[in-house]
Amino acid sequence: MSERALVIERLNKIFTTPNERVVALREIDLQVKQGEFITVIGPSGCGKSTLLKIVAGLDVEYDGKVELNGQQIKGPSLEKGFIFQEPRLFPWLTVEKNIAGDQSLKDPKVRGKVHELIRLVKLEGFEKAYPKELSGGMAQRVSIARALLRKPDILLLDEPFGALDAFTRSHMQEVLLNIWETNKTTMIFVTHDLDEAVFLGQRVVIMNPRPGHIKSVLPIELSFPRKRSSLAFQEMRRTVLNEFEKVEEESYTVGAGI
Ligand SMILES: Nc1ncnc2c1ncn2[C@@H]1O[C@H](COP(=O)(O)OP(=O)(O)OP(=O)(O)O)[C@@H](O)[C@H]1O
Repeated sequence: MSERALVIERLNKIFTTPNERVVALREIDLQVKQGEFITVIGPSGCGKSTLLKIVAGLDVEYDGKVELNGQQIKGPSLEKGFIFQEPRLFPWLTVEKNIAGDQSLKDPKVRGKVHELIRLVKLEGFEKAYPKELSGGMAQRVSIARALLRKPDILLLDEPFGALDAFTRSHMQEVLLNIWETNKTTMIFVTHDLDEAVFLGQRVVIMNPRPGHIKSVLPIELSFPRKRSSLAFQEMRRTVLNEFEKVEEESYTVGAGI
């Protein structure tokens, strides 16, 4: 974990619409090491999705340095996987074909890799199932496997478990940690859920809106596997919550024009 995979320096992003000019991100500085798991939380509108899209290369209209492995990000590429809140699968394709995408399952290498990923995301037996036969959590696991087939250096996840029930969500967190520990893929995970941020992240980035900026970056010095019921976890959660409440108070104050 010594190499810096992602270097963001003085990143600024402004949206200009006919009616207004929104400073979505102001002076963002962040460095993420190879293989690190970063979670990002913050109130609605603080620029979490905008930041993730810029790193993904889905939005290239920005100012500042955003480098992945020493290369300025200028567009999407196979090095960067993106997981949206909803799985976005092709309904007419089976699980294995959704994962394979434009790669042919007739190729034994592709087939082997797809089936390895199906095991990794715990979907054995569902290779030939169609998306409509899957639960929300299963469908999201298919989309994660699809992203992993391209062997991304970094996986960017925008509230991927936001639509799932609490039980499935907690299961998916375990599945994702298992993938991370197996593949050592760098992860940036955006969430609204403080518990999820502390459970998954090695560092939690707390953002503040108007304009969107990084308020603090807190290291989560808890070894894996983590236990929510442990005293250490509860204490860490409280520390992050205290910081987060300051952000919420500030954003309320700014929002209310006080
Ligand atoms: N295409 C756009 N045009 C104009 N303004 C935009 C656009 N996309 C985002 N914004 C504005 O940029 C700011 C940051 O939005 P963003 O979606 O990144 O926030 P977020 O933290 O991901 O919010 P949420 O948690 O609600 O998803 C907001 O003020 C939003 O209104």
